[in-house]
Amino acid sequence: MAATGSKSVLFVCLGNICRSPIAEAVFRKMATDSGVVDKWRIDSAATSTYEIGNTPDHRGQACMKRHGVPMSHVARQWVIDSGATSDWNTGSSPDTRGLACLRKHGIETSHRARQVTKDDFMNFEYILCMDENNLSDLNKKAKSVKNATAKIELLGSYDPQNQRIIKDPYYGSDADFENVYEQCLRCCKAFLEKNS
Ligand SMILES: N#Cc1ccccc1-c1cc(NCCCN2CCCCC2)c2ccccc2n1
Repeated sequence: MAATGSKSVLFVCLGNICRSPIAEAVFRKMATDSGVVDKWRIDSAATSTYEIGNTPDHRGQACMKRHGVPMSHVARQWVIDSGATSDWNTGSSPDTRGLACLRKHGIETSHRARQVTKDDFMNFEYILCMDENNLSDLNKKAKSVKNATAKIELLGSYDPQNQRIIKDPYYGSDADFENVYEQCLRCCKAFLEKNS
């Protein structure tokens, strides 16, 4: 049984290697610095199978390191229908470029593919995603989960600067990752304040 007053949030994006691990890391640091991290279950996942088992994008890792935010996550994807869907990376070894980057920064990472069952829609109070595609994918899939109770929202809906969409930086630059970080900072702060 979870402790009283316990809360839970799952951050979601397309591949779970760029935006959602950054949001998860930023929120976890904020909750830790506020002394409430023990009240929270915090996680992130993907709507797609693109990167299952891979470590966060090296540009995101570099961004987190610049800002002193610890980050360790292995990409995983929620599977709505029971049983595993075929996926691109199960059991595969990490991308050599990512591993080289992690080694350069002295970051150790253990690595294996993780998939989530439909429980996410029942076990997380909040599922916060990044853009309209994530939102429509999540809402569509939630319909196939009998007793889905999670509140599915855009993380950007908490932004005091009203930037509702946190754009996919996958084909972008370090500046785009910085922008993702700044947006996550503003939104996670507002989300934590609302839930404190
Ligand atoms: N898709 C798209 C897309 C569209 C616009 C902007 C970014 C992306 C984009 C593309 C990615 N991987 C390359 C394509 C993957 N393959 C697509 C066809 C099926 C087999 C897999 C990403 C990977 C991780 C995180 C975010 C990503 N985002």
